[in-house]
Amino acid sequence: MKVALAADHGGFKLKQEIKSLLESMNISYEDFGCECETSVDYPDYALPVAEKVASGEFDRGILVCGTGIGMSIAANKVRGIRCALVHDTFSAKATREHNDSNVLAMGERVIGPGLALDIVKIWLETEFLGGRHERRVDKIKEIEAKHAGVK
Ligand SMILES: O=C(CO)[C@H](O)[C@H](O)[C@H](O)COP(=O)(O)O
Repeated sequence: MKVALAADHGGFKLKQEIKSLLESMNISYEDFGCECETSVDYPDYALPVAEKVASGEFDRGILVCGTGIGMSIAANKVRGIRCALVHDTFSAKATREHNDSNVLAMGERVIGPGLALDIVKIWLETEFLGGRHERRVDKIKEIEAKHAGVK
């Protein structure tokens, strides 16, 4: 599995901890920034990760900002992205099983690193269940197709 990872200044520290976790899990990743805690704009970091996952170059994406909200809103604008904003382990498992989410967003200002790393581990290790959930994900894709190119 290849993971694309990014954060803004509000998520920089947690991103560094996630990188250590991925290394300990022998999961390959690429860091798309930011490089320090200097203030930046989260859409600039959500976009490359979302595009890399949507294109298939990376299997999953992980985005961190202060709340995770801005990152998730921006990533979900990219066709093919199902970005889940998650701050609990139940949702981490459920969004993989039910939504086949391909990008995870979290807020460093919302949860501590212990919980955040548990969420990442569960989210990476949980498989999509398919079945009735596939029908629902297909309906999300239909919405995307219907609105593609709409100004
Ligand atoms: O996008 C966000 C909120 O939806 C993130 O939490 C950002 O990290 C946050 O907005 C940054 O805020 P700051 O006051 O510029 O540090």
